[in-house]
Amino acid sequence: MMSAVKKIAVLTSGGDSQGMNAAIRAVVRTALFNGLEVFGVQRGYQGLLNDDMRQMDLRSVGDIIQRGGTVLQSARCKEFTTPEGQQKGAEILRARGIDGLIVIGGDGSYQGANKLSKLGIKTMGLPGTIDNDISFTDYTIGFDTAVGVVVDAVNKLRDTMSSHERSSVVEVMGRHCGDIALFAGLASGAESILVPEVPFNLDDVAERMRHNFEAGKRHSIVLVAEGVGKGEDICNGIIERCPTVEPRVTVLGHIQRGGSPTPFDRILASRLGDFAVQQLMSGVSGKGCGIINGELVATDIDLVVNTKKEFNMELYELATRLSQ
Ligand SMILES: Nc1ncnc2c1ncn2[C@@H]1O[C@H](COP(=O)(O)OP(=O)(O)O)[C@@H](O)[C@H]1O
Ligand SMILES: O=P(O)(O)OC[C@H]1O[C@](O)(COP(=O)(O)O)[C@@H](O)[C@@H]1O
Ligand SMILES: [Mg+2]
Repeated sequence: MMSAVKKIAVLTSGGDSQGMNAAIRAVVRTALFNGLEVFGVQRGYQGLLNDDMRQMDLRSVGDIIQRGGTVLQSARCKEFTTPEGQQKGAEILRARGIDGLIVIGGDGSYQGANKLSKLGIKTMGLPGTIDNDISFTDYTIGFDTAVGVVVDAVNKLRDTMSSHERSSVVEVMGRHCGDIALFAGLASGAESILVPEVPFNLDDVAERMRHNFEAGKRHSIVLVAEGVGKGEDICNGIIERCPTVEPRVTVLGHIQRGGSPTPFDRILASRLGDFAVQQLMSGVSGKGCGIINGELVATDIDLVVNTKKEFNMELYELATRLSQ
């Protein structure tokens, strides 16, 4: 089969996520196996605007499937959010004869990919962010690993909180999306999960904690997605309402973005990276790639960036029921 693209490039952008390396590896190796030339752009859109890219070979992506971070580095680039910046990026790709670009990143990076696509660059998005905030995919690359980090931390907090009959307020990442808090909360048995998608009342949260201790629980865990505010403020609010539950706050921060990706993330990244290249080769572009019910899908990137990811209320209610 004739490929619709001959020379492609790949970049990682925005907050990094575990599994980006596995995705780069899959893109590079699938491209090479199919006789394409492939370039790695350093530092996301910033590197694109600096024309900072190198040709990749099979060994360029050796020994990285198990590593967190991204060998291509990542960046946030203000210039690229301007029409002039986007035009410049498209021209640099054209000048090099690159006829396809794969962007691995989150919702912001997808916005940039959409702009390039509208400028005529054959672009594909791969969902690489711990936030799980991209629509038309059940999971983003890195989310599973980040949830694992949070669950591991909550396990540890439980030990010490139980000994002292205290409660824990744990702030987790997720810019505007409560998925890390939701999934980690369900998996760790958190008593309250505070997310931007569901309104809550701090009086009820504090009352629930008080009741839990009265009912014989020895600890209480509140998971707070950063999108609802600072864990410290939530903790102070609980102390004002019910000091006897003795809350202590823990902010997990960038720990959540590090570490070796889980097998789930490595497999997801490998499948999606391969899929994106195959799609470009068969003439498809301007899509965001994802996985829905186990099936790989490519959805118009314009639709992806303009659709808010649906929050899973069923899981939220299940977590609430089971943690009583
Ligand atoms: N509306 C936009 N138009 C063009 N580029 C954008 C837009 N929003 C974000 N970007 C680019 O994508 C980069 C990464 O976005 P960001 O939101 O920080 O991370 P993520 O992609 O992980 O969500 C930004 O620094 C910027 O260069
Ligand atoms: O790396 P920074 O600049 O501290 O940003 C932190 C943000 O990055 C994330 O980890 C990923 O978000 P983005 O990919 O949208 O940048 C968020 O969960 C968090 O709010
Ligand atoms: Mg984002």
